[in-house]
Amino acid sequence: MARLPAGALMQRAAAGLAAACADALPRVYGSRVTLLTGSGDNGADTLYAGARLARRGASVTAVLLAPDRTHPEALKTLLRAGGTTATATDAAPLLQHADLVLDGIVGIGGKGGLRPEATHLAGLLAASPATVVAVDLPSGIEPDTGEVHGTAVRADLTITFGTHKPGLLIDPARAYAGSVRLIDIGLAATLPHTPALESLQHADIAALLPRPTGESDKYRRGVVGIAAGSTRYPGAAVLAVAGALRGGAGAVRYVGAATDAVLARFPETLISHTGPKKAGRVQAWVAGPGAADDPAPVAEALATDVPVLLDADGLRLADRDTVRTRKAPTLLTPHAGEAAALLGISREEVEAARLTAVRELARRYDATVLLKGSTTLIAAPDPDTPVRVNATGTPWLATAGSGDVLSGLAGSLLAAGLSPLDAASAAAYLHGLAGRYAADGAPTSAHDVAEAIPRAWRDITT
Ligand SMILES: NC(=O)C1=CN([C@@H]2O[C@H](COP(=O)(O)OP(=O)(O)OC[C@H]3O[C@@H](n4cnc5c(N)ncnc54)[C@H](OP(=O)(O)O)[C@@H]3O)[C@@H](O)[C@H]2O)[C@@H](O)CC1
Ligand SMILES: Nc1ncnc2c1ncn2[C@@H]1O[C@H](COP(=O)(O)OP(=O)(O)O)[C@@H](O)[C@H]1O
Ligand SMILES: [K+]
Repeated sequence: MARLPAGALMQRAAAGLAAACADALPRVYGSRVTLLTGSGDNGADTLYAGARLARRGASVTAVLLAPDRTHPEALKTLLRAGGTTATATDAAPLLQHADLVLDGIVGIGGKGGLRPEATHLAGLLAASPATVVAVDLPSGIEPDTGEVHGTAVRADLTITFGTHKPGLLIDPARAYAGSVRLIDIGLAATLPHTPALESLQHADIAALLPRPTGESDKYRRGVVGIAAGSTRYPGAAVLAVAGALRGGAGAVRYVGAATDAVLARFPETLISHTGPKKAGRVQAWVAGPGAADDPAPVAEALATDVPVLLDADGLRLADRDTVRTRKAPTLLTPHAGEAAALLGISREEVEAARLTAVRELARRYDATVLLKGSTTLIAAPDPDTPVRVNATGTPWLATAGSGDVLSGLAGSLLAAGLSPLDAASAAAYLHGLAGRYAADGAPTSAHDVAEAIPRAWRDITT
């Protein structure tokens, strides 16, 4: 910022914001625009963008939350462009009759939920038919965590400046943002080298996925062991194997009580009639899906010196000290309910603060943790490693057994040699994309998700 003339970043932000607002309106000339303007720089961005729209013939009114502390230059610019001001007491009709409302109450400077006056405005806005554009982020969300304390603005579109904020990517706050558009204001050089949160994209995942070479054989590609299923839940074993067969390992070895079901569906599976301890060499174990109440296979897998993925019943049956103290890496893949049990808090508390929960689990268990749900987050045990957020999922994945497919897939990538963080990230990405392809706007099943994995893989790598 020191190298730029004063206000340059704000002008870039306002220019991008005004252009995005113009795109969101059928036409700018004659449209009615209401600005909700707080006393900080977020309000100032909003006033400058409002001035640009006013110069193009929009009728612009700024509702000032703190009239005596509004950014003076920005306010002057709006008034000179023909805009007008109002106080919060006059806001109701302005919000009701607007075509477009810009939410500039607070941006990254807002903490701890909206104050009463702003809460009142957010309530009026929720009842307005106008298109709502959040400036930088929807006011009231916690920018750094994705938590929402009390009321927040619900936007149709969020125009964010310089970089995505964690709150725009993590539920529950993410759901308030609508679609998110990033405006480059030339901040790249000043951003931290190690972000708090990363969201991998196609090319990042393509670089991680294993590919066989001329020298490959099935053992060199990795063998993944699946210790899953029970007489009560044979399907979990079938689905974990279904995911594992599409994850890049050269072979899948199964141990457990669902041998017949697994072989009937996947004759290519190697079967061992012992526990993981004597099952023969594998490069990674998946333990727990549908395991019911037998702790022995889980304990045997944890006693090996290869990476272990624990899911579902495995998370409950595992000895916690063993997880913490084992030398080889461990990957835990809980949903919010399982995470809550591991942390000794409620499911609601996990869902309200996913970033905190995933970091705390990784720290407490000295393991990599993939927290499933509407937002999938992955944290490494080292607190300085950026947490990863997966962007490909779809709520259609909330179908029984889709988590079993994910655990097989991630285990297969572990066996192929990816680190737990990369295996979990690549698996979540492929699984999310496969879920979209399988669903394509209609209900789908876990088995269809598994069958769509190769299409997702091809899409990423070609
Ligand atoms: N940094 C950059 O490079 C760039 C930053 N840019 C922009 O600046 C924004 C950050 O601006 P900022 O730092 O002035 O803070 P901001 O978000 O306006 O909030 C602080 C104000 O809100 C108030 N307030 C606080 N909490 C509240 C609550 N719960 N409920 C209600 N009010 C609350 C608080 O009042 P006070 O505590 O003083 O009474 C204070 O006046 C950023 O999001 C982006 O839009 C761009 O121009 C591009 C370059
Ligand atoms: N609302 C949602 N939006 C996106 N993905 C979801 C949602 N709900 C669940 N999922 C995903 O669906 C899968 C469900 O896994 P899990 O809860 O373990 O189900 P199961 O135990 O039936 O296999 C996970 O990958 C999870 O991230
Ligand atoms: K805002």
